[in-house]
Amino acid sequence: MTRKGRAVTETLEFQAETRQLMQLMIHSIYSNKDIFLRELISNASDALDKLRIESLVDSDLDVDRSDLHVELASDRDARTLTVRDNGIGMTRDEVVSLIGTIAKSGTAEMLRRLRETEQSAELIGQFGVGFYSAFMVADRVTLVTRKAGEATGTRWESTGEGTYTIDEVDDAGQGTTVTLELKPADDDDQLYDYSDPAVLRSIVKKYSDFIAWPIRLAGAEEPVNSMKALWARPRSEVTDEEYNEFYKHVAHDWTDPLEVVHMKAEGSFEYEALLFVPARAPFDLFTRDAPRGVQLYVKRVFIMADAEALIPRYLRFVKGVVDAADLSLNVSREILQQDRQIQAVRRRLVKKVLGTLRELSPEKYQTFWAEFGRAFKEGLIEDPANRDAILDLLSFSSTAEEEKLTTLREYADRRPEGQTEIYYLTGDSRATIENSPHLEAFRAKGYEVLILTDPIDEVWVDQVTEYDGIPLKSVAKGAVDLGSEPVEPGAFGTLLSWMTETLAESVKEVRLSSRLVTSPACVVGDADDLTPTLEKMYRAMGQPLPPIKRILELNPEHPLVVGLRDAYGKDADDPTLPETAELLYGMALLAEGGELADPARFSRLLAERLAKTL
Ligand SMILES: Nc1ncnc2c1ncn2[C@@H]1O[C@H](COP(=O)(O)OP(=O)(O)OP(=O)(O)O)[C@@H](O)[C@H]1O
Repeated sequence: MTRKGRAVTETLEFQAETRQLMQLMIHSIYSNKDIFLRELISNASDALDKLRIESLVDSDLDVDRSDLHVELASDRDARTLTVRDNGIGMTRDEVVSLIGTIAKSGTAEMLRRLRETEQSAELIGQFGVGFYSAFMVADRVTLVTRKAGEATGTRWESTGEGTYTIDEVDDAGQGTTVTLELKPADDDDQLYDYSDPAVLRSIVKKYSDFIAWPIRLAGAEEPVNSMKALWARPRSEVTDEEYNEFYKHVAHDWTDPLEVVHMKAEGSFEYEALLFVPARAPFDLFTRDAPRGVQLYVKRVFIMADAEALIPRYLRFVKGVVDAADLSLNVSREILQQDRQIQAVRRRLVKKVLGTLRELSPEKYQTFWAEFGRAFKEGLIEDPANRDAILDLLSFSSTAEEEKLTTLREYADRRPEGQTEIYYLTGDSRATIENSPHLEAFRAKGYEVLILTDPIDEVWVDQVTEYDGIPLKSVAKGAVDLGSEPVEPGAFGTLLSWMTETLAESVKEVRLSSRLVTSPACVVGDADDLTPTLEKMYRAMGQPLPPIKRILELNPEHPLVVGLRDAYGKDADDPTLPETAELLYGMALLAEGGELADPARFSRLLAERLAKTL
């Protein structure tokens, strides 16, 4: 802030979450401190990319593009290290919002989980604390920056303990300079001497070799990094370690990827792609604005991050780079979305990723499924063209074995003779589903039922009707045909029509069931009815829906049902009978984990009945 030409230093407080994250950093949950340099260089490289793009878009922007680079300067006596770039820089407000706070959604949730678990290092890795990692090796960090096109710069300084200061600087150069006052080296603590050029050189080689901008040690002409685009090199010449480091750079992740997809397409539209399946889901995988897409390059030049046109939403966890030979450097997101060639690239990439997932070792597949399965299932709705391939990659809990998941193929192959359908039941939890009366006859027959508990399951089962020619069928919907004699109303006819009338406000029909063995009743839907969970979801989203009535099915073998029939036959006007019908319906709802419309009334009726038995 400047008043009458004099710069005033402002002291500001870190946001509470930022403070907590920084404390975690400083008290070093990472054993490997070297990576602070990778983070600072990564930021510098991003800033150079941004400057290049900005100056393409705005040709009047007053910047020097002649020698874009990153410089590392150290002073062994003063024990300082400076990381400088002549990139895009930041305005004062950006410094405050980008460096002083962590604006990412989900921060609070993330910190809660950090506090609750032992694996803070791994969790914090998902979050990426980039710039703050400087405090692992420095007692004080000073950042001087000037936004491209602006005259004055900003100085930010902090010891990482609660507050930072902000100043105005008149003579700031182009870009950003980060100066670290280094902590004393302590080899035992993997805190090396980062003022030693040899140490810096080896860290750059190890973690940042592929960075596309020259990284130079002060005073030297030659860049330390080779600047070779990793994706342009043949697969056989790239080491796993190089892939891993590159992945961490593009994905802002701290863990090694699960799998690498490296491909080159020749022909009318040439491109190279280097994609990664991460080993861990980011904490914001399911937030609405979760970043999605891969980086787009054109002939080795970075064009944009998160090019969503290249990867469908259900594969949003895939990270990496696509480098296309024949696109304009000015290509926009809108143009990409409509470009037929880009659509063809996307189809190819999807096929390649699905193929890679299919080839994963069982251990890796398990990791993939545990981390990304829920997001991946969205593909059943989003990408009907690849539905079969997606179905083949799904895993399900089932009634067959508690611990083990099953694929549809395995399920289909295990089916006993006579079972012509694949059965499933959706619900909130394994426990409610397992105890649901709908399963009884399937159990008795030895038929396995898939247990679907993710909200997305409710949605896709509506659209996917078969797997490999075998119909998929909900055990809670429609009529079931388990090969037994069809149930005829027979002696129950009058009871059923009376109950249908009595419960007309709640159900559309009362009929006999062929799926019950031990329970007296259950509630089922018609084949094309919404399930109660889906109905609740739609209503929560504000969708107007007419009331949805389901069907009450009675077990003609159950003493309660038989007793009710006989009582009705004896005295159809008995005033307690409608209440019995209501109780029966309530019990059926409770048994499937459903909600009663009027729980207080239900429990009063039940209490009255119980009192009579004492
Ligand atoms: N050298 C720099 N030049 C310009 N802007 C920078 C620079 N360093 C950091 N920033 C800005 O500050 C933001 C926060 O940086 P930080 O390293 O904390 O996180 P990040 O790079 O966004 O992501 P991650 O935490 O995953 O590394 C960056 O996104 C960028 O906008």
